Amino acid sequence: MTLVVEKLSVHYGSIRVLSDISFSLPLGEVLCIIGPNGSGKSTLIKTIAGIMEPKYGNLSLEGQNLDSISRNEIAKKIGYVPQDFQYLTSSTVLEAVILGRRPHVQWSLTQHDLAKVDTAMEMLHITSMAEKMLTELSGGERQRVFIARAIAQEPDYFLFDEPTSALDIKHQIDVFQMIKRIADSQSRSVLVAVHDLNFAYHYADRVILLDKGEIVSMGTVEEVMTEENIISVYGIPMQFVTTDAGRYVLPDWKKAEDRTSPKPINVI
Ligand SMILES: Nc1ncnc2c1ncn2[C@@H]1O[C@H](COP(=O)(O)OP(=O)(O)OP(=O)(O)O)[C@@H](O)[C@H]1O
Repeated sequence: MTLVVEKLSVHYGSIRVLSDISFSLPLGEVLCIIGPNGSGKSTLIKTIAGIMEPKYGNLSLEGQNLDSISRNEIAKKIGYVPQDFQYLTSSTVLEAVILGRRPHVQWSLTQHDLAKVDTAMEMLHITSMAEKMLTELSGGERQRVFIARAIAQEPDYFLFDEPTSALDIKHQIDVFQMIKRIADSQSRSVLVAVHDLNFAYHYADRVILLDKGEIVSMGTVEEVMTEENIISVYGIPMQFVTTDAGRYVLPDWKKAEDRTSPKPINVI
């Protein structure tokens, strides 16, 4: 079972923002998309989620073109968590997570559906917020609700667009551990856009490095996250540091500041 993206090009009006993107995502893999602001990470995820139409190219799931599969069938297979949640409906946390079960429900919710909802809420530590309105939550709490909704949906392929952007460090680690577990133990796949290079470094099976709408490099962490690639795409000197706790990629602050510091102004 594989999700296949072939020669995808996506435009906003006359401006091309993704060019000739091809890759496949087999089950059991965490594939991280990294790249600077505006490189096309969200556009790629939205296009696979069916929110944007590609101008050229093809998307297929298990050999079947996504265009030929009904929205409900796709929702059983692909779960999408967007980057921002400005369009909040007036629902409670529990109602929002229950919505994740919608593709599976024939007549009414079963005990099985409710158990899936409970488990998802426990995984994201939001059970105590069940009756709160979404509008009453902090940004990070809301982000956890939408991740729980995708977990309750039980798709084979998860599309996460910067799922930890509003989370504190504890919840960031919890979410990435959960992402890894989903792929390892449940044979599902996760395509996840991240800004924090260390999360990609520690949790990805493979990485796609995007720049200006094109794949600059794709492969294992070691193949893609080289000093040369990172510096050439982000334009910031980076260093790889090895400690007892692992290997980290960090900006070389001194060199980065020297590079960008304004010329001294002569005060008369
Ligand atoms: N609604 C829109 N209309 C026109 N251009 C857009 C629109 N949304 C995004 N773009 C452009 O498409 C390009 C890719 O944007 P996208 O949001 O996919 O990048 P990203 O890598 O996710 O960025 P970020 O890291 O800032 O979230 C950018 O140049 C952006 O300006």
